[in-house]
Amino acid sequence: MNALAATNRNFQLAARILGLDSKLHKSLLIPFREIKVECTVPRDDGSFVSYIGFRIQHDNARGPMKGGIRYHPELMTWKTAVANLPYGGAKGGIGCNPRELTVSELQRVTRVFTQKIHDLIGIHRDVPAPDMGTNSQTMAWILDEYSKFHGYSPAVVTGKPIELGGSLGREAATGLGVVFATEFLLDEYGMSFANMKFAIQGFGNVGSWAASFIHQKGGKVVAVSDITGAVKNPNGIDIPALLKHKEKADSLKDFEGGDAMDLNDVLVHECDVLIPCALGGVLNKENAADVKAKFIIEAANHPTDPEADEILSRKGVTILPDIYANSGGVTVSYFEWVQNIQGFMWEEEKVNYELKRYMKRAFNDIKAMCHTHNCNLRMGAFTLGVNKVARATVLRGWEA
Ligand SMILES: NC(=O)C1=CN([C@@H]2O[C@H](COP(=O)(O)OP(=O)(O)OC[C@H]3O[C@@H](n4cnc5c(N)ncnc54)[C@H](O)[C@@H]3O)[C@@H](O)[C@H]2O)C=CC1
Ligand SMILES: O=C(O)CCC(=O)C(=O)O
Repeated sequence: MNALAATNRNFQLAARILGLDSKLHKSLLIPFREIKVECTVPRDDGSFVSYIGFRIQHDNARGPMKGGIRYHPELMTWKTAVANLPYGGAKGGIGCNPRELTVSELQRVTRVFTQKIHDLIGIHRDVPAPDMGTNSQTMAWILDEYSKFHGYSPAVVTGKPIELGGSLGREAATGLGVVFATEFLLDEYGMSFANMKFAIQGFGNVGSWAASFIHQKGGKVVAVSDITGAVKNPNGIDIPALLKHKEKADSLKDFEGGDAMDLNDVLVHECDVLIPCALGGVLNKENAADVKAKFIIEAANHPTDPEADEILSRKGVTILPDIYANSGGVTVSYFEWVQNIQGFMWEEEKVNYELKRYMKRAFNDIKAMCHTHNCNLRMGAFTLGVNKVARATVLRGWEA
C-alpha cells in the first residue's frame, strides 16, 4: 500500500471513531490544490534535462500550508494539528536523484521549480521546508528566487541557513524531537535510555541527530545503516566517531568501530528500540514478523505499512506514529517562521525548551485521545489531528 493510501486508511478509521459526517469527511480528504510543473534545465555539459516538480497543497483550515520539499525518484495536515501549530499541510518535490547532479545543476533545478510555483507559495499561503534529499542550501535558493518576485521574504521557507534567518536548533530539531518523544514513551513504561539498545535506519539529518542525542543520554546504538552501508556493535557504536568517519569517507563503509552488516538487517536486528529514519514502507508484511524491537519510533514518514502495523501490534510491539514522533522538525520550523515575522532571533536554549514543551503537550493530548477512544497511539494521534482540522473546517463554514 502506498503512503497516501496508508495515510487515508488511518484518516478513515479516525473519522469513523470521531463520527464525522460524510460531507466533512470528503472535504478533509481531497487536496485543496495539486501543482505539477516541468523543470527543464541545462546540465553542466550543455545538454538539457527535464524533471517534473510537484506541490500538493492539502488543507489550510488551520493556517498557511506547511511541509517539506523532497528531491527523490511523495500528511502534513494531521501532523501540524497534532503538534497544535497554526498550519495546514502540503508536500512537494522533484523527481530527480540529487546524488547524480552537481551543486550548480541542483541550484538551477531548484530555481526553475521556484519560478514555476512562486505565486502559489508564500508566507501566509504555503511555506516549504527541507525533506529527504534537500537541505538548508536548497531553502536558501528558494528564498532567493522567491524574493526576486516578491521582495526579500525570509519567512517563505523554513530550515534556512542561520545567516539568512534560519532558527538555531532547526537542523537538529527532528532528531531531538524524536529523542524527546522516545523519552516520554519509555517513561510511561518506567524505562530510560541507559543500557537500552537502539537500531537506526538512515544516518542523514534525522538519523544522525537522533543517534547523537541517544548516545549522549547513555543509550547504546547497536546498529546503524544508510544507503552506503550498515554497521553493528553489540557494545554500542561510538556515534561521534561514526559521524567523523562519514564526513571523511562520505559512507558508513569501512568503519573500524563495528562490523559491517546487510543494509536491510538493521530493521530486524536485536534491539529494544527500532528507529526508521529513511524511507517510507520499509516495515511491511515481508519483515514485520522478524522485528525484535519492543518499541518502534517512526522518525521517517510512514515507515510502517498497514499490514506490518497489524503484525507488529499482534506481537505486542508499541509504535510511536510518525505524525507525532517526527513533528519536532515542523515545530521548530514554526518557531523559525514566528521569529522571521517578528524580526527577532531566539536563543537555542529557548528553541529547545519550547520544542520539549510542545512535544510533551502533544504526547499528553494523544494519550488522552487513546484513553477516550480506547485505541492505540497511532489512532490516538490521528483522532487528535483529524478532530482539530474538522473543528476548524466547521468553524470556517466550509462544510456547509
Ligand atoms: N528533515 C526533517 O526535518 C524531517 C524529515 N522527516 C522524514 O525523515 C526521513 C529522513 O529524512 P532526512 O533525514 O531529512 O533525509 P536525508 O536525506 O538527510 O537522510 C536520509 C537517509 O536515509 C538513508 N537511506 C536512503 N535509503 C536507504 C536504505 N535503503 N537503507 C538505509 N538507509 C537509507 C540515506 O543514506 C540517508 O542517510 C524521511 O522519511 C523524511 O520525510 C520527517 C520530518 C522532518
Ligand atoms: O519543517 C517543515 O515544515 C516540514 C517538515 C516535514 O516535511 C515533515 O515533517 O514531514
